[in-house]
Amino acid sequence: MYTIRELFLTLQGEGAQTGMRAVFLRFAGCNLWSGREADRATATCTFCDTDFVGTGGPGGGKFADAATLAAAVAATWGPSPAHRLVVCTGGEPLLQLDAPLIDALHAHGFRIAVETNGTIAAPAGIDWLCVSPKAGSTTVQRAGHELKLVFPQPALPPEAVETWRFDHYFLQPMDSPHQAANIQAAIAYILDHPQWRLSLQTHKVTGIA
Ligand SMILES: C[S@@+](CC[C@H](N)C(=O)[O-])C[C@H]1O[C@@H](n2cnc3c(N)ncnc32)[C@H](O)[C@@H]1O
Ligand SMILES: Nc1nc2[nH]cc(C(=O)O)c2c(=O)[nH]1
Ligand code: SF4
Ligand SMILES: [Mg+2]
Repeated sequence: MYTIRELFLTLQGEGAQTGMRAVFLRFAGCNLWSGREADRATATCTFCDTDFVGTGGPGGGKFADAATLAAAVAATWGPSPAHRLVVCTGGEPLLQLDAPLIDALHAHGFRIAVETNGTIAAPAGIDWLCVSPKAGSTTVQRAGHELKLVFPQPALPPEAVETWRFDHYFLQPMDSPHQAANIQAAIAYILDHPQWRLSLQTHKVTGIA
């Protein structure tokens, strides 16, 4: 059984795959926050921009098995067989994404991308792994395709993660009332540290989901 908050077609808004057509598979639930506003201040992850509670989003629901969920992902993509991309996110997708679902999505021709907080080791078979570490948590998954550090997190500066084994290193300015200052701080940091690239949340600029 998989518990899905929402399932929708959009463009990947963040990171190295920005702009690509993708089905977003948003799993319900997270291990770093309950998702309730009353708990936000005492959560491990306090800046989350996403509603991942329950199954009430577009395309959400409980899916009995991997084949049923993969068929729903394929139907959301549509009939075109080429360039199929699914982005598994949440909430924390690695609480639920398992080998049967990875195999079922591959069987439908999807390249599987994952957005994870890195506190759970990734299963085999993920085609694009994006790890976004959170201050106050223990990141066990320290290798992957892209590291996407929400910036700034004073207790988790880029220097603390810059030697982890990734192909791409992104700073993503924290969306908050201080967003404009966070963008300028990220730009200033990258001008001094060219290992890093800027990731803007382009879906928020364009107004798509
Ligand atoms: C909602 S999370 C879901 C996946 C996973 N739980 C994680 O944290 O990576 C998706 C992405 O949004 C980022 N994110 C969450 N809140 C943000 C915010 N306020 N500003 C910028 N990025 C944010 C996360 O760091 C992560 O890269
Ligand atoms: N368009 C779009 N791109 C995204 N990239 C990561 C997202 C996420 O919430 O994980 C996200 C999202 O919610 N929408
Ligand atoms: S770990 Fe990810 S989903 Fe969980 S609260 Fe933080 S940003 Fe949101
Ligand atoms: Mg989002």
